[in-house]
Amino acid sequence: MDGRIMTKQSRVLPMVEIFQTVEGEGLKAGFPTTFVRLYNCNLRCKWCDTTYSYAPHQPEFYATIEEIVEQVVQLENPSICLTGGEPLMHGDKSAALIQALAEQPVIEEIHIETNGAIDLTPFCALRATNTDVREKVRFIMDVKLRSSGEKEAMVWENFPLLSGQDEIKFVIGDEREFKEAVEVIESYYEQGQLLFSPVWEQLAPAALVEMILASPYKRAKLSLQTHKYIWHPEQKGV
Ligand SMILES: Nc1nc2[nH]cc(C(=O)O)c2c(=O)[nH]1
Ligand code: SF4
Ligand SMILES: [Mg+2]
Repeated sequence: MDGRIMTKQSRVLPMVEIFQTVEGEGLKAGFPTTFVRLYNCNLRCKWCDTTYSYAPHQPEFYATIEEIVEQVVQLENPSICLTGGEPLMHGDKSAALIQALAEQPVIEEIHIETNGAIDLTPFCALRATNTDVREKVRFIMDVKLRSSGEKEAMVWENFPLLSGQDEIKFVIGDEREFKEAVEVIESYYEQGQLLFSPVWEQLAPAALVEMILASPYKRAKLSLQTHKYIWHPEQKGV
């Protein structure tokens, strides 16, 4: 973020959807949450389940930061999931949205689903300087492994920027990929909740549990995409 005053036009974001449901994944699984899904992504993961959030699909609508905040506040959920696509692709606009949401008293916690291929430096700087952002904002950072086809895009320098309140998510397709995750953890991991999530309909959750229990990571968490069990796995807006 630089010091320029943003014009109204520059505060418009391309959007996919805003809806409320229960969080399906991670530490906040099961809690009522408002989802803000921004349009566009800088990656094209092979197993992506939100391909409708980037080209050739178009944004569903455009909204100013004020309009997004108004809709989110009306839903009154204390937890917010900022997702996409890649919600941090919009640089200063992503940061301005995060700050505006964090400054709302009704909002207690904002978790940001980021793909690991965006430099978190400016967003962590905002967390260091703004009290509301520091108290409320948590990153859930993906680590893309080989089967995603996007491992080369990972910004490994993000690891030391993460705090203990953040989450680090590995999507695992098979045992070889779990070993790859272990290598990444041994090379880069400093702090944050480790999450292991099975590729939907590819790896049985029970097999992943065995891998976790056989690993040295006794504080790691199995993270199932519970929304895919509650609703049809392809249903949007849940
Ligand atoms: N219920 C629910 N939980 C989720 N957690 C992460 C999601 C995402 O699409 O990023 C998601 C989602 O789409 N729905
Ligand atoms: S980063 Fe997320 S939204 Fe983007 S292609 Fe990969 S899985 Fe899909
Ligand atoms: Mg999803």
